[in-house]
Amino acid sequence: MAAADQIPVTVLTGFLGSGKTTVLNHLLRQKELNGVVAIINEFGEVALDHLLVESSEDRLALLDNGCICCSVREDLIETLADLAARRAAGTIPPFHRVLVETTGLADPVPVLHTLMTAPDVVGRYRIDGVVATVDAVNGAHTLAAHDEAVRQVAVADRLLVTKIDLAADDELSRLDAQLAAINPVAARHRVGNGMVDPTKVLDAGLFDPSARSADVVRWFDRAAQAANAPHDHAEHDCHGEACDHHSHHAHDTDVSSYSLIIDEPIQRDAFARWLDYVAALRGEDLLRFKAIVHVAEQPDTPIVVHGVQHVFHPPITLAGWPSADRRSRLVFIVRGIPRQIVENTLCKFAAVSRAAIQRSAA
Ligand SMILES: Nc1nc2c(ncn2[C@@H]2O[C@H](COP(=O)(O)OP(=O)(O)OP(=O)(O)O)[C@@H](O)[C@H]2O)c(=O)[nH]1
Repeated sequence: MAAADQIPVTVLTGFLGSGKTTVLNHLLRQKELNGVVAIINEFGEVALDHLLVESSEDRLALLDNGCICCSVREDLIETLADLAARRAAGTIPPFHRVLVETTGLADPVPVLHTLMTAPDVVGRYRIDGVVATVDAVNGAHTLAAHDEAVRQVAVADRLLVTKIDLAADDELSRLDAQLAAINPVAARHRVGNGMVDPTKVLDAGLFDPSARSADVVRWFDRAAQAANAPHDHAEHDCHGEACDHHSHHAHDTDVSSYSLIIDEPIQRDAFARWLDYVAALRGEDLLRFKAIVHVAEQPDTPIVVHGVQHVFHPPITLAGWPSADRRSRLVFIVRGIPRQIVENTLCKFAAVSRAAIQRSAA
């Protein structure tokens, strides 16, 4: 099959909370993105992002079984194969591009390797390009602390420096230099609130790892070796709790993810007090926090709260509940913060009763 007949796949990557979903939301509203299907991979037991992406359901597919670079690779292959089959059979509206949003902790190399080699994918799809978001506020620190973030930047064709409204000019210049040192070939764009021109991120050309730095070529070689090695389930068990690999693409071993569901309304001020406490005490280790909250004072209009390390973004009030489930759902990706501490502090500062906290996803 000629490249022109293959469906382009754009991979949207970027560290936890760096603005991927915000960019995706903006892109899906642009006319250039009509006829695009988005595949969203979420890390954690309770998926929230797909509730917050404003798009019709037939344009979204969710991979919520773990992290895309590990256990969900098979899911990605199956989803892509299934989409292609349904497209050919005419059972879904025709689509001309797929956008894959990875988790913030994903190593993009095994994902790209899969897209380039999986028999059910090759021939039907081609990688068009890799877009990586980098948070202007947390980016420098994140790159210094997390190998995954460096890999995301290194393989990108386009780098989107996000949250430029929150960063000073000299901070942006320093980050630019840091990004150029890791990946001198990727075009860099500064983006506020996800508002990127689609032409800047789509049709980046065929992805070619050999055109990248020696590091990138080496990572791909390792991904190929790992893919050919006998499958070891123990090394690919990435289901929300500690994603603890000993393989070529080890995540931080002390990073874990958990979710709490709270089945009673929460007072707005008490919740804000709890957020302040957690951010002040453990902001550094709170890699990502997302929540949809049933606020006692406004039961019909939930708030959505995002935290990324020390930075808590202003809560967003939704016009209504995105589904029939009106319980608060809190998702944490943390380094070494036990769930028990979170529960205790919620009871103490946010006045949540212990009986209302449910530990596992419903
Ligand atoms: N001020 C400001 N906030 C932004 C901008 N872009 C994103 N945000 C906020 O940053 C937070 C995280 O953004 P997301 O788009 O959810 O980030 P993400 O990379 O999808 O997060 P994960 O999927 O959890 O890794 C949200 O509160 C966004 O509203 C921006 O340009 N400016």
